[in-house]
Amino acid sequence: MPQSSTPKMSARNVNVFYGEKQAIQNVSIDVDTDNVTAFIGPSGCGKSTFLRTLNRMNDTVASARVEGEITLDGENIYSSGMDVVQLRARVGMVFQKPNPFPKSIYDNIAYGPRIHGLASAKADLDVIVESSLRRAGLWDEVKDRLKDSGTALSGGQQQRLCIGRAIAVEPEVILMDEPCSALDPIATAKIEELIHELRGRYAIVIVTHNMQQAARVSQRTAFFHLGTLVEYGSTSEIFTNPREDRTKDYITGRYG
Ligand SMILES: Nc1ncnc2c1ncn2[C@@H]1O[C@H](COP(=O)(O)OP(=O)(O)OP(=O)(O)O)[C@@H](O)[C@H]1O
Repeated sequence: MPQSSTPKMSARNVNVFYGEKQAIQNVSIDVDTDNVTAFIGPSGCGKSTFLRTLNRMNDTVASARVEGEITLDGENIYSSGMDVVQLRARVGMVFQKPNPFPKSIYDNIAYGPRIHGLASAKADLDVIVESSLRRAGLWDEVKDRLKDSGTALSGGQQQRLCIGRAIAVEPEVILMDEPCSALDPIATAKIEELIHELRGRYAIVIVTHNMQQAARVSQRTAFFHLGTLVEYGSTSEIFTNPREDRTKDYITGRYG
């Protein structure tokens, strides 16, 4: 496993069950802010399940049970004292299908900062809305139509709005679950460019089915197979010189 001096999040011996069925087996991994981490692997191998353990999204699935330890800055996120609403602001998530709120572009961004008490005065909110939309690479396209509905934007713009919405509550980690799978190649390229720009400020973890995308956007790649983490290393090594035969077979298209 690549060493990082300051892992933002660490998972140790994580198992996830849906009822009796085990979906993740004994996964340990560190992610940090300097590197984008890609999760790859065949359908059903547990990438999304594991991603969702990192901000306790699995809590919303009644049958799901998580064992092991996951820390954020050394603090166990599954401890009883953890405020899950706060955790999900610190570890934001962007989903496969863009899911803006049926509200204005402005309110999509302002909603989180309002409920988290990050701004009370309108002028402060305006600053957060502009800076979040700028960081999400959307400001120039929407600055004259902030009152329009977020759902009226194109798919790619909606996804950048969702990234801006995550950014607005000052996250430390952004989890992306196949964020480009519903987008055309141009919108995809914009999101990939954005990921490059956000690297270093946030720890970013992206699940992708697209190996070219993993190679383009990430510096670390984790290959999952049948619920296990087979190999985790620098993206260039995983794609050019994988240690495990299962990784080699997957990246050369032999299965998956
Ligand atoms: N809510 C759930 N209830 C029961 N089983 C589930 C649930 N969600 C996922 N699973 C099962 O857990 C396993 C891992 O699924 P998961 O969606 O994490 O895989 P994935 O690698 O992200 O797949 P894909 O690439 O197809 O999205 C699969 O066998 C799946 O059927």
